[in-house]
Order: sequence, then structure tokens, then C-alpha cells
Amino acid sequence: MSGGRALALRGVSKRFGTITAVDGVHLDVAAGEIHAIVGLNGAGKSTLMRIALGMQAPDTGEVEVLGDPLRHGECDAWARVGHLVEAPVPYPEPTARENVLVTARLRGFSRADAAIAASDAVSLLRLDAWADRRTHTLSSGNRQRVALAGALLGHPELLVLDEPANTLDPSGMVLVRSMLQDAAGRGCGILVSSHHFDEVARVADRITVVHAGRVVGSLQPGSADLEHAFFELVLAADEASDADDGGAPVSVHSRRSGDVAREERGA
Ligand SMILES: Nc1ncnc2c1ncn2[C@@H]1O[C@H](COP(=O)(O)OP(=O)(O)OP(=O)(O)O)[C@@H](O)[C@H]1O
Repeated sequence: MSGGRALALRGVSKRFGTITAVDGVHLDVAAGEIHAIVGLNGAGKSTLMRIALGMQAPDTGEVEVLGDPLRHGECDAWARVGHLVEAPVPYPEPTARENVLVTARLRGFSRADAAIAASDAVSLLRLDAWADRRTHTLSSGNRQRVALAGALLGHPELLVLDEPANTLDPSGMVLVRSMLQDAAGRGCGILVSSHHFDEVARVADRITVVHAGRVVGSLQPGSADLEHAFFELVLAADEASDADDGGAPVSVHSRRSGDVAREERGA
């Protein structure tokens, strides 16, 4: 790892046709750090995570994973990276345990090590009672646990998790929180997105706000009323963007988010 850095994105941009999903983003995750990114729907969080994981190539910019530069989606570090991006889609027919086992083999574990690691991960996620059921028969929360078990296999040094607590019940949320804290305590760097400020405030060391593809500021995890501070940043970014446009009509995107922000602060 270079300088204790688990992940580095440098000037990363990505467009889809006329949409700028990610716009010149610089972002680091230190070893042992839980770095949360928050943003409105469509802000660019998942695209950033896909780029960090080599699932999508950036148009510009550089990515470094555990000290290795990412080139055409390839790097030497993938076996040490756990991830869950967007809706987990474990294979539907195999059992929960088989799904975790397959993930372990894909992550490069030997056959024997994969069996042990999969069994540990299934237990860690409290999936023992469901482990031998076909995955498509599980509830969405338990499918999410299967995907999380795959992400947490072994002891990853970098975790990239897109809304990991999505669909989980309160006990699952507590479990995820403690697993993230344990992983960070072992030195794992964690990039995590969430829409839940309470959840983020409890685990994150650093919170970065992404809006319209850009990093527009950060929130202090311990501070009061994160939601209010978030909308202030979003509104300020929209106003700066409108000013840059020389008073031209605001975009649908910025008008919507600006209106939400104004409503949130009671203006
Ligand atoms: N494959 C794609 N083709 C076209 N547009 C895309 C594609 N992927 C993402 N986008 C667009 O890029 C922007 C950012 O999307 P992204 O999924 O990264 O946002 P997000 O912050 O993860 O949103 P959410 O909170 O809703 O998950 C959106 O405008 C989205 O419609």
C-alpha cells in the first residue's frame, strides 16, 4: 500500500452521452479509515464506486487500489478487495453458501481456504439458518447478507460498499456497523455510500458530499444536524453552478435539488 492509502482517485471524470456522471473527482481512503460518500439520487456515487473497482473505465483520471495503479480494469490487488455495488445479484439457483463459496474462488482463494472462509462469512452474517436454501428463495435482506458475506470474505484490505445496509433489518444494520468498525480496526480502508445520515454519522471517520458528479464539501461525522449541513452544501453548489452559467436558466437537476434544499432549511 502506498503511504497507508487503500484507495486513491485522481481527477476522475465519466460522461454518459450528455450526462456528466462524475466530474473531476479526487478522493482518498486511508488504511483503517471509514470514508462515507453521501449525495442525492443520481449524484454519481455508484459510478465513482464502479470506476474505483475497475468495473467502468473513467474518461479521464487515475485510480490506485492498494498502491497498484488500475490499468484497463486490471491490477494486482483484486484478491484483497471486497465489494458490493448496487443491488446484490448473487446467482439465484445456488444456495447462499454456494454463492459465497463461488465468490471466494473468484477472489482467488484455494478450494480448501474458500470453504473455510465461506463458512466463516456465512456465520458472521448470521446466515447459518438460511445457508442451504436456494438464494432466490431468500428475502431481499438475506440476499443482501449473502452479498455482504462475499464482500467480507477473508480479511479484505479495501472494501467498497454501495449502500450496504439497504434492505437490512435493524439487527442487520447493527451487524454491518460493527463489521465495518472491526474491519477498519484491522486496517481495512472502507469507502461506503449511504442515504442514511444517522447510520453514516455512527461509523464514518470522514463524510464527503457528492453532488452532480462533483465533490462539493465534507460533513463532520460528530456534528449536529448533518442533514441540514448536507442541504446547505448542495444548495451552495447549485447556486455556484447557476452563477457560472451567467444567470442562464438552471437545469432540471439543479432546480430540483435546490428546491429540496430550500424546503429543508425552511426558506
Ligand atoms: N450506464 C449508464 N448510462 C447512462 N447514464 C448513466 C449510466 N450510469 C449512470 N448514469 C447516470 O449517471 C448519473 C449518476 O448515476 P449514479 O448511479 O452514479 O448515481 P448515484 O449517486 O449512485 O445515485 P443513487 O443514489 O440513486 O444510487 C445519473 O444521472 C445516471 O442516470
